[in-house]
Amino acid sequence: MDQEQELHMNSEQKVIKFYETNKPYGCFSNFAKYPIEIQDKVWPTSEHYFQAMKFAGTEHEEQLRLAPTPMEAAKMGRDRTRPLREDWENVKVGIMQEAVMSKIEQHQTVRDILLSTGDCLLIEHTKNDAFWGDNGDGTGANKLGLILMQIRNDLEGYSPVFFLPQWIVYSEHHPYSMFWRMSAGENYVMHLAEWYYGLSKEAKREYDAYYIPPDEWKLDEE
Ligand SMILES: Nc1nc(O)c(N)c(N[C@@H]2O[C@H](COP(=O)(O)O)[C@@H](O)[C@H]2O)n1
Repeated sequence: MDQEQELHMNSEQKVIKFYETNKPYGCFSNFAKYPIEIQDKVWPTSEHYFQAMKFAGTEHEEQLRLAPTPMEAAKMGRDRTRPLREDWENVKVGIMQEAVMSKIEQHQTVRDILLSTGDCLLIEHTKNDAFWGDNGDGTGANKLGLILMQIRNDLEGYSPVFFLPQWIVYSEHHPYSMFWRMSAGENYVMHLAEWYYGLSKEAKREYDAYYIPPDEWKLDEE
């Protein structure tokens, strides 16, 4: 495989999909429990803030801020018996940017994890959302992923470097192959290790949980 083919393959596979908060990279979901402070108030999650802004300046705003869970805030925000502000369609992307930016600025852990994704495409992967997410099949607009990548690429310390695990990039080579002790294999693993050890503890944890090695790469536990 020449270098150009390899780069092309890597860029096709450098995708991180997130959705559930208890799964790898779940901190990128607005439902993840990272409180944010905006307008001198603490919002339990970025979802609480986003949903409450549908009713900014009314009694509903505070009711949503106090919702017991982000899911409950989302339900309340989508309840059309409440008076949705008239300009919502025009302002919603800006409000989402503000909410996500606040989470990234106020939580070093999330910032480190975001920075660790290098130039990966970030996708909110769900069939439940064709605007903020990918609609489950890639037809959605993935606006949340786009906002995250835009913020990431402007962050201080951003670098596009990201290494996929060696078993993905060189899947044709058996783990015990001589390939890993010479030339491209050795070189790749050396650079991957150098990059990986520079990541924060939390970023390593997300990477390890997302990229589970195939069985033949696991060490026997005897
Ligand atoms: N967990 C979850 N369930 C859904 O049904 C969803 N649509 C999403 N996506 C998130 O929902 C928020 C926006 O919702 P609305 O614009 O009020 O429909 C936003 O945080 C999406 O990332 N998540």
